[in-house]
Amino acid sequence: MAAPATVTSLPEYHYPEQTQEELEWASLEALDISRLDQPGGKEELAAQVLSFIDKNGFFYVKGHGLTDAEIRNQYAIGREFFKLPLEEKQKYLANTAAGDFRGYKPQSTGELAARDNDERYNIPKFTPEHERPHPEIITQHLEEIKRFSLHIHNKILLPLLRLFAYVLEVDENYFVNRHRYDAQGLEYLRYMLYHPRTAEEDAKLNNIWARGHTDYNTLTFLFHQPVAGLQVQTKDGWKYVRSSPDSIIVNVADALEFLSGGYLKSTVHRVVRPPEDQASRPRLGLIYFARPEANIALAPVQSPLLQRLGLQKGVDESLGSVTAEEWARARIAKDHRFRTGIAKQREREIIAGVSEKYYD
Ligand SMILES: O=C(O)CCC(=O)C(=O)O
Ligand SMILES: [Fe+2]
Repeated sequence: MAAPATVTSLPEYHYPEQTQEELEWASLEALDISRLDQPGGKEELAAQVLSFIDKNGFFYVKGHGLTDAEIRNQYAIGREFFKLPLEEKQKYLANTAAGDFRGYKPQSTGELAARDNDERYNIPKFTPEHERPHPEIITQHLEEIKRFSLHIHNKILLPLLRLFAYVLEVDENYFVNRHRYDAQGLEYLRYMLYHPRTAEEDAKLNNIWARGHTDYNTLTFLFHQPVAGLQVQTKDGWKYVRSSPDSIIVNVADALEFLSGGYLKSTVHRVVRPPEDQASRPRLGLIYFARPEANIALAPVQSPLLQRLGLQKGVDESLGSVTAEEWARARIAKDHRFRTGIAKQREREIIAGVSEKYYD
């Protein structure tokens, strides 16, 4: 029998310094979800959600129960992963051509270098469907990664989904029942590393690292990111999203927009070249993408609130026949065609005549 792998202790991860530059920051609400367990907390948070969620799908979550040490430990694992030789990482390539994002996506190089400057490693949820090999640095820390992922699903995602159902005046488990952890479907934790470009290279690309897009899942959880660059589209133009160590930045993505009948807004965002005092640093990210179960139809909820507001959509006016899995795969495969040069330009339509919202 093989000896059990020894668990390496990782060099401690410290966040890079915040920028000294004055940037135009978005003004975003912070939901303290620890309040949900306290008397009156749910009603208070529901009122707060109602004040912004039909206009802007970006917000902060505080009181989420993850410690700074746990979050930095995930960054430490991600940092070690990206230090591996490229040939080693290539053994775990994601099959993005088939719309499958599990595993490794390298940075584009050569003639296609302008198409992206990031590497990613996506670790799927911990169900038998997604058991797969990982490099040793990941398998050594798999239990910690599992605990971290399950905390996000059970203690952050599900309470938020119950809160949104309460806001829409529907069964509190309406969205939760469509996000059962053990059901078939994909969600994942991502380690992401952007490689800085020179000012000249960036200038040719209008200083854009990731062009304006929506995410295709339910909710995206972006952990503390001091290297400024993430921007959200607002009615007053692009604004930077400020990050702080005690908050997670959350954004509503396509599947939740569809499921909520268009009331919750899948919000356009992008990543630009960081300010000059940070522009030459690698930008390491930690992100969790929650998704509905694979076979959930993206049909709108029947909501008394939406009916009163005259916003209730019928199934015919929506993606009622498209599943969460079909939507995600179609978007990932389309992105693959662009990144790998199969498509010469960005394609607009994704599926069933629906166009991705993207902007520069
Ligand atoms: O790196 C970031 O701050 C945002 C990344 C992002 O928008 C994405 O991966 O969908
Ligand atoms: Fe995104």
